[in-house]
Amino acid sequence: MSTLLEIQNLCKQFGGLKAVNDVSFTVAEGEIVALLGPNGSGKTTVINMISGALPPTSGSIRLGGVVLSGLPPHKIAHKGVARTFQLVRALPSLTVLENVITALAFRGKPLWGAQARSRAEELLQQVGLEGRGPEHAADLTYIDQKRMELARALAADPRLLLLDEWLSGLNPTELRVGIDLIMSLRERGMTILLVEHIMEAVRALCSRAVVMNAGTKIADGPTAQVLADPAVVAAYLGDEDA
Ligand SMILES: Nc1ncnc2c1ncn2[C@@H]1O[C@H](COP(=O)(O)OP(=O)(O)OP(=O)(O)O)[C@@H](O)[C@H]1O
Repeated sequence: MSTLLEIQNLCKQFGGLKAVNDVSFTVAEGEIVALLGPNGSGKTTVINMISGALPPTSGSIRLGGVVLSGLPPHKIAHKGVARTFQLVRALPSLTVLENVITALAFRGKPLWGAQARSRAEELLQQVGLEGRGPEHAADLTYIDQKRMELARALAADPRLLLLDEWLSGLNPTELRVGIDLIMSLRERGMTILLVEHIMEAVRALCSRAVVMNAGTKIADGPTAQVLADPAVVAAYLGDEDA
Protein backbone atom coordinates (compact mmCIF):
# COMPACT_ATOMS: atom_id res chain seq x y z
CA MET A 1 0.00 0.00 0.00
CA SER A 2 1.37 3.43 -0.85
CA THR A 3 1.37 6.28 1.63
CA LEU A 4 -1.44 8.77 1.13
CA LEU A 5 -1.20 10.99 4.22
CA GLU A 6 2.19 11.82 5.68
CA ILE A 7 2.44 13.89 8.84
CA GLN A 8 5.92 14.90 9.96
CA ASN A 9 6.97 16.57 13.20
CA LEU A 10 3.63 18.37 13.49
CA CYS A 11 3.34 20.95 16.29
CA LYS A 12 0.58 23.31 17.43
CA GLN A 13 1.13 25.77 20.20
CA PHE A 14 -1.72 27.76 21.81
CA GLY A 15 0.07 30.39 23.91
CA GLY A 16 2.09 28.35 26.42
CA LEU A 17 0.29 25.07 25.63
CA LYS A 18 1.85 22.55 23.24
CA ALA A 19 -1.46 20.97 22.15
CA VAL A 20 0.33 18.89 19.48
CA ASN A 21 4.00 18.20 20.09
CA ASP A 22 6.21 16.73 17.35
CA VAL A 23 3.69 14.20 16.03
CA SER A 24 4.53 12.08 12.96
CA PHE A 25 2.51 9.27 11.38
CA THR A 26 1.29 8.05 8.00
CA VAL A 27 -1.94 6.67 6.56
CA ALA A 28 -1.69 4.36 3.56
CA GLU A 29 -4.07 4.35 0.61
CA GLY A 30 -7.23 2.36 1.45
CA GLU A 31 -6.46 2.10 5.18
CA ILE A 32 -8.68 3.09 8.11
CA VAL A 33 -6.52 4.44 10.92
CA ALA A 34 -7.80 5.46 14.36
CA LEU A 35 -6.41 8.56 16.05
CA LEU A 36 -6.96 7.88 19.74
CA GLY A 37 -6.18 9.43 23.10
CA PRO A 38 -7.83 10.72 26.25
CA ASN A 39 -9.79 13.99 26.30
CA GLY A 40 -7.65 17.00 25.48
CA SER A 41 -4.77 14.95 24.07
CA GLY A 42 -4.73 16.91 20.77
CA LYS A 43 -6.67 14.68 18.33
CA THR A 44 -9.10 17.32 17.07
CA THR A 45 -6.25 19.81 16.78
CA VAL A 46 -4.46 17.35 14.45
CA ILE A 47 -7.67 16.94 12.39
CA ASN A 48 -8.08 20.73 12.31
CA MET A 49 -4.55 21.14 10.98
CA ILE A 50 -5.03 18.46 8.29
CA SER A 51 -8.25 20.12 7.10
CA GLY A 52 -6.74 23.61 7.31
CA ALA A 53 -9.04 24.97 10.03
CA LEU A 54 -5.86 25.68 12.03
CA PRO A 55 -2.38 26.38 10.63
CA PRO A 56 0.40 24.24 12.15
CA THR A 57 2.99 26.04 14.28
CA SER A 58 5.59 23.81 12.59
CA GLY A 59 5.92 20.49 10.80
CA SER A 60 4.42 19.28 7.56
CA ILE A 61 1.32 17.54 6.22
CA ARG A 62 1.39 15.92 2.76
CA LEU A 63 -1.34 14.19 0.79
CA GLY A 64 -0.01 11.99 -2.01
CA GLY A 65 3.25 13.94 -1.77
CA VAL A 66 1.54 17.35 -2.10
CA VAL A 67 2.15 19.75 0.80
CA LEU A 68 -1.14 20.77 2.49
CA SER A 69 0.22 22.58 5.54
CA GLY A 70 -0.21 26.32 5.18
CA LEU A 71 -3.04 26.11 2.62
CA PRO A 72 -6.53 27.48 3.43
CA PRO A 73 -9.34 24.95 4.08
CA HIS A 74 -11.01 25.28 0.64
CA LYS A 75 -7.72 24.56 -1.16
CA ILE A 76 -7.10 21.55 1.08
CA ALA A 77 -10.64 20.34 0.32
CA HIS A 78 -9.97 20.72 -3.40
CA LYS A 79 -6.81 18.64 -3.01
CA GLY A 80 -8.90 15.75 -1.68
CA VAL A 81 -9.53 16.08 2.08
CA ALA A 82 -13.10 15.98 3.44
CA ARG A 83 -14.21 15.92 7.05
CA THR A 84 -17.17 15.54 9.35
CA PHE A 85 -17.49 17.45 12.63
CA GLN A 86 -18.18 16.36 16.23
CA LEU A 87 -21.47 18.26 15.97
CA VAL A 88 -23.37 17.81 12.70
CA ARG A 89 -23.17 20.96 10.56
CA ALA A 90 -26.07 20.76 8.09
CA LEU A 91 -28.39 23.35 6.56
CA PRO A 92 -31.59 22.55 8.50
CA SER A 93 -33.96 24.70 6.43
CA LEU A 94 -33.07 22.86 3.21
CA THR A 95 -34.13 19.40 2.11
CA VAL A 96 -31.81 16.43 2.39
CA LEU A 97 -31.22 16.46 -1.36
CA GLU A 98 -30.52 20.23 -1.36
CA ASN A 99 -28.00 19.75 1.43
CA VAL A 100 -26.02 17.30 -0.70
CA ILE A 101 -26.44 19.38 -3.88
CA THR A 102 -25.01 22.39 -2.00
CA ALA A 103 -21.95 20.33 -1.09
CA LEU A 104 -21.56 19.29 -4.75
CA ALA A 105 -21.59 22.96 -5.78
CA PHE A 106 -18.66 23.78 -3.49
CA ARG A 107 -16.28 21.02 -4.56
CA GLY A 108 -13.19 21.48 -6.71
CA LYS A 109 -15.07 20.56 -9.89
CA PRO A 110 -18.61 21.75 -9.07
CA LEU A 111 -21.64 19.83 -10.31
CA TRP A 112 -24.84 21.66 -11.23
CA GLY A 113 -28.40 20.93 -12.43
CA ALA A 114 -29.37 17.42 -13.45
CA GLN A 115 -25.82 16.12 -13.00
CA ALA A 116 -25.73 17.36 -9.40
CA ARG A 117 -29.17 15.92 -8.69
CA SER A 118 -28.28 12.50 -9.99
CA ARG A 119 -24.93 12.42 -8.13
CA ALA A 120 -26.70 13.59 -4.93
CA GLU A 121 -29.23 10.76 -5.27
CA GLU A 122 -26.39 8.29 -5.75
CA LEU A 123 -24.65 9.59 -2.60
CA LEU A 124 -27.88 9.38 -0.59
CA GLN A 125 -28.24 5.77 -1.67
CA GLN A 126 -24.63 5.10 -0.66
CA VAL A 127 -25.28 6.31 2.91
CA GLY A 128 -28.64 4.58 3.29
CA LEU A 129 -30.91 7.59 2.60
CA GLU A 130 -32.30 6.38 -0.72
CA GLY A 131 -35.54 8.19 -1.62
CA ARG A 132 -35.26 10.52 1.41
CA GLY A 133 -34.11 13.54 -0.61
CA PRO A 134 -37.34 15.58 -0.35
CA GLU A 135 -37.44 15.46 3.48
CA HIS A 136 -36.39 18.50 5.49
CA ALA A 137 -32.96 18.11 7.04
CA ALA A 138 -34.33 19.44 10.35
CA ASP A 139 -36.78 16.50 10.55
CA LEU A 140 -34.14 13.79 10.30
CA THR A 141 -33.34 11.50 13.22
CA TYR A 142 -29.83 11.77 14.63
CA ILE A 143 -28.43 8.77 12.72
CA ASP A 144 -29.99 10.07 9.50
CA GLN A 145 -28.42 13.51 10.08
CA LYS A 146 -25.11 11.70 10.45
CA ARG A 147 -25.76 9.83 7.20
CA MET A 148 -26.52 13.11 5.44
CA GLU A 149 -23.37 14.69 6.82
CA LEU A 150 -21.39 11.75 5.44
CA ALA A 151 -23.04 12.17 2.02
CA ARG A 152 -22.04 15.87 2.11
CA ALA A 153 -18.43 14.93 2.90
CA LEU A 154 -18.39 12.27 0.15
CA ALA A 155 -19.75 14.83 -2.33
CA ALA A 156 -16.21 16.18 -2.59
CA ASP A 157 -14.95 12.80 -3.92
CA PRO A 158 -12.25 12.89 -1.23
CA ARG A 159 -9.04 10.91 -1.31
CA LEU A 160 -8.94 11.14 2.49
CA LEU A 161 -11.96 11.27 4.79
CA LEU A 162 -11.54 12.64 8.32
CA LEU A 163 -14.24 11.41 10.71
CA ASP A 164 -14.20 13.32 14.00
CA GLU A 165 -16.24 11.25 16.48
CA TRP A 166 -18.78 10.57 13.74
CA LEU A 167 -20.20 7.64 15.73
CA SER A 168 -20.62 9.47 19.05
CA GLY A 169 -24.12 9.87 20.45
CA LEU A 170 -25.57 6.87 18.60
CA ASN A 171 -27.56 4.21 20.46
CA PRO A 172 -26.30 0.58 20.21
CA THR A 173 -28.48 -0.28 17.18
CA GLU A 174 -27.52 2.92 15.36
CA LEU A 175 -23.87 2.29 16.24
CA ARG A 176 -24.00 -1.06 14.43
CA VAL A 177 -25.51 0.70 11.40
CA GLY A 178 -22.83 3.40 11.55
CA ILE A 179 -20.00 0.86 11.77
CA ASP A 180 -21.43 -1.07 8.79
CA LEU A 181 -21.66 2.16 6.82
CA ILE A 182 -17.99 2.99 7.43
CA MET A 183 -17.11 -0.61 6.52
CA SER A 184 -18.92 -0.16 3.21
CA LEU A 185 -16.74 2.89 2.53
CA ARG A 186 -13.65 0.83 3.26
CA GLU A 187 -14.84 -1.80 0.77
CA ARG A 188 -15.00 0.98 -1.83
CA GLY A 189 -11.35 1.74 -1.12
CA MET A 190 -11.83 4.98 0.86
CA THR A 191 -8.91 6.07 3.08
CA ILE A 192 -10.11 7.22 6.49
CA LEU A 193 -8.55 8.81 9.57
CA LEU A 194 -10.99 8.44 12.41
CA VAL A 195 -11.04 10.08 15.84
CA GLU A 196 -13.17 7.89 18.06
CA HIS A 197 -13.76 7.11 21.73
CA ILE A 198 -15.90 4.01 21.06
CA MET A 199 -13.40 1.14 21.21
CA GLU A 200 -15.88 -1.39 19.78
CA ALA A 201 -15.92 0.69 16.59
CA VAL A 202 -12.15 1.14 16.58
CA ARG A 203 -11.57 -2.63 16.90
CA ALA A 204 -14.12 -3.39 14.17
CA LEU A 205 -12.94 -0.80 11.67
CA CYS A 206 -9.32 0.15 12.08
CA SER A 207 -6.32 -1.86 11.00
CA ARG A 208 -4.00 0.58 12.75
CA ALA A 209 -4.19 3.02 15.63
CA VAL A 210 -2.13 6.06 16.57
CA VAL A 211 -2.46 7.16 20.19
CA MET A 212 -1.78 10.62 21.59
CA ASN A 213 -1.44 11.75 25.17
CA ALA A 214 -0.92 15.38 26.24
CA GLY A 215 -0.03 16.36 22.67
CA THR A 216 2.57 13.64 22.10
CA LYS A 217 2.29 10.38 20.13
CA ILE A 218 2.66 7.47 22.54
CA ALA A 219 1.79 4.49 20.29
CA ASP A 220 1.38 3.61 16.61
CA GLY A 221 0.75 0.12 15.27
CA PRO A 222 -1.80 -2.66 14.68
CA THR A 223 -5.00 -1.84 16.64
CA ALA A 224 -5.08 -4.89 18.95
CA GLN A 225 -1.41 -4.45 19.83
CA VAL A 226 -1.78 -0.72 20.50
CA LEU A 227 -4.86 -1.16 22.69
CA ALA A 228 -3.00 -3.72 24.82
CA ASP A 229 0.05 -1.45 25.21
CA PRO A 230 0.53 -0.65 28.94
CA ALA A 231 1.39 3.00 28.14
CA VAL A 232 -1.93 3.36 26.27
CA VAL A 233 -3.93 1.67 29.03
CA ALA A 234 -2.26 3.95 31.61
CA ALA A 235 -3.06 7.08 29.54
CA TYR A 236 -6.74 6.12 29.38
CA LEU A 237 -6.93 5.14 33.05
CA GLY A 238 -5.64 8.60 33.88
CA ASP A 239 -8.65 10.10 32.07
CA GLU A 240 -11.93 9.58 33.93
CA ASP A 241 -14.05 10.75 30.97
CA ALA A 242 -12.63 8.33 28.38
N1 LIG B 1 -8.36 27.05 19.63
C1 LIG B 1 -7.76 26.72 20.77
N2 LIG B 1 -7.20 27.64 21.57
C2 LIG B 1 -6.59 27.28 22.73
N3 LIG B 1 -6.47 26.02 23.17
C3 LIG B 1 -7.02 25.06 22.42
C4 LIG B 1 -7.69 25.35 21.19
N4 LIG B 1 -8.13 24.16 20.65
C5 LIG B 1 -7.75 23.20 21.51
N5 LIG B 1 -7.09 23.73 22.57
C6 LIG B 1 -6.48 22.99 23.67
O1 LIG B 1 -5.60 22.03 23.10
C7 LIG B 1 -5.64 20.80 23.81
C8 LIG B 1 -6.01 19.68 22.85
O2 LIG B 1 -7.38 19.82 22.46
P1 LIG B 1 -8.10 18.89 21.40
O3 LIG B 1 -9.49 19.38 21.23
O4 LIG B 1 -7.24 18.77 20.19
O5 LIG B 1 -8.12 17.49 22.16
P2 LIG B 1 -8.87 16.15 21.81
O6 LIG B 1 -7.89 15.06 21.99
O7 LIG B 1 -9.52 16.27 20.49
O8 LIG B 1 -9.97 16.09 22.96
P3 LIG B 1 -11.48 15.50 22.95
O9 LIG B 1 -11.34 14.00 22.90
O10 LIG B 1 -11.99 15.98 24.28
O11 LIG B 1 -12.19 16.08 21.78
C9 LIG B 1 -6.65 20.99 24.94
O12 LIG B 1 -5.93 21.34 26.10
C10 LIG B 1 -7.50 22.15 24.46
O13 LIG B 1 -8.03 22.87 25.53
